[in-house]
Amino acid sequence: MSTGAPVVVHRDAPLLARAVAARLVTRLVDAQASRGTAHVVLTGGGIGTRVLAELAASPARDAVDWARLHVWWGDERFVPADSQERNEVGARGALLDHVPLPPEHVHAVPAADGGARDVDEAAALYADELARHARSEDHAPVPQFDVLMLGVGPDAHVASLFPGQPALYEQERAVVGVRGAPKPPPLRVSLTLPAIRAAREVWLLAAGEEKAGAVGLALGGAGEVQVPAAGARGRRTLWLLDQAAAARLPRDLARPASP
Ligand SMILES: O=C1O[C@H](COP(=O)(O)O)[C@@H](O)[C@H](O)[C@H]1O
Repeated sequence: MSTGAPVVVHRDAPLLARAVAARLVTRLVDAQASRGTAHVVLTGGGIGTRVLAELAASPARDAVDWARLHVWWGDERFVPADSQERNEVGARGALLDHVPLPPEHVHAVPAADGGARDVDEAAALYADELARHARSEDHAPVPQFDVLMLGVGPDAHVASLFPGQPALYEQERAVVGVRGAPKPPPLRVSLTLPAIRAAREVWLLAAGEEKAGAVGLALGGAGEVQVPAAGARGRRTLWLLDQAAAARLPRDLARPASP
């Protein structure tokens, strides 16, 4: 049984990253044209950071009105603010420090040395910040995310929602503190599945053969507790893969990207 979400396959990771960057420009420009302000949720990880570097290098980046863009994260590692393990640090180096984003539009999750005593307090502060930008007509505790990008781990984790962990059962809160993540560092803050599902578009990004098993299970209809990527969807959901990550999909599921 498949999820029915469209799957687009690019030849390799560099082409995937370039294509996702181009797609992101289009979505942000469209969102700004129709709603004035756009909200994007970034992911950490290899392909997520590569997408941002491609965007920084592309002349198309000038089409985005950076002053009318808000940037959020799907998850963050609870480490000091300048740690290279922080998704924010990776995103700043790849893109955010190179574009004219108003600093107050960059909504980073509080760091371990930045005013939150522990992951639960960091999660609560981030949830407050999200709620401040929510629209009352949406009846959701988060802003209307135009695009929410998620990397997919080899174990099928998305954001910091790892297989079998209690965070996957959360139905009320938009953000949770995570302890004991199987991938270091163990302390993290993550959006929950209900918060992810409030997004207009969720893009699941995966490159490399080590992701093929997770992608095959998620798109094959596995349950979200054992395969968190299977539970990540938005009002529209799109899987964007390279050929290696798509290797275990049935042929009829994967649509090759047009050249
Ligand atoms: O720990 C994390 O891992 C995932 C996936 O990373 P990847 O390097 O295997 O692509 C990432 O999406 C998440 O944001 C991050 O905190």
